[in-house]
Amino acid sequence: MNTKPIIALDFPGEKEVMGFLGQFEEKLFVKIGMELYMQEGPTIVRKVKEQGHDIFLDLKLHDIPNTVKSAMKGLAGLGVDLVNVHAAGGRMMMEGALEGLEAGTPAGAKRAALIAVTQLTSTTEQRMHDEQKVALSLKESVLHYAQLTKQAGLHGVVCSVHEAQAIREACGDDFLRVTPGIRMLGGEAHDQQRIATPDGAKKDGSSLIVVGRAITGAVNPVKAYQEVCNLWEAN
Ligand SMILES: O=c1ccn([C@@H]2O[C@H](COP(=O)(O)O)[C@@H](O)[C@H]2O)c(=O)[nH]1
Repeated sequence: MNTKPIIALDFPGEKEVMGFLGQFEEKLFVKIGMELYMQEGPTIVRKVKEQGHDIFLDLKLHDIPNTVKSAMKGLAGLGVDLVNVHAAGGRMMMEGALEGLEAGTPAGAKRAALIAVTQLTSTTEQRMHDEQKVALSLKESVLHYAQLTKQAGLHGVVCSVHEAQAIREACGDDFLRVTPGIRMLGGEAHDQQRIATPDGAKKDGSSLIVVGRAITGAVNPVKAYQEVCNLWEAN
């Protein structure tokens, strides 16, 4: 898998996305999430793919197993590289997602890697206790979801950098640890709670980093991306 930093294309529509991508000369690894997909649908995925960029389709599916299986079967035809579900949907749901992905991938095409979200990087241990009524520590909860995800046969998880090393030790190096919540040193955290720098992420066991506002909100996004790459690749 491409290990370039994944840029979160959290934009309201195609015009903004194409304006952003047009500033770059190289092929990127980008993330299309809910904000963009809800506006532009599969068309934007195909258009970004046509430009030669790798794509993480971050729709975080979470529903009954049959619904997720059918939805994933439809998404499989888009030719993306990475897709996801919520681990909280359970083992049967994740197995259904994998079956749907396998069934929907056209013959001869490469199947996307499937990962599951553990605890969102905007969550704190206190909020998890108060709002989800989970009695475990946050790290234990993330590890539990990672192990459940592995048992379901998926390829890895979305977690924060803070849990990446423990997941690597428990689930193996091949099991992907995809980590959002990446900020440059001293950068604004916004709504993120479990954050780390790109070099910290590499040192602490991330397989892939997801970076949104630190790049998309920069005065010079190409320069900001290069700085993220330099830190990520330095270690
Ligand atoms: O736990 C999660 C899962 C997904 N995300 C997504 O990653 C990006 C992060 O954007 P920033 O601007 O760098 O904060 C965003 O698209 C989220 O939907 C996450 O942050 N945490």
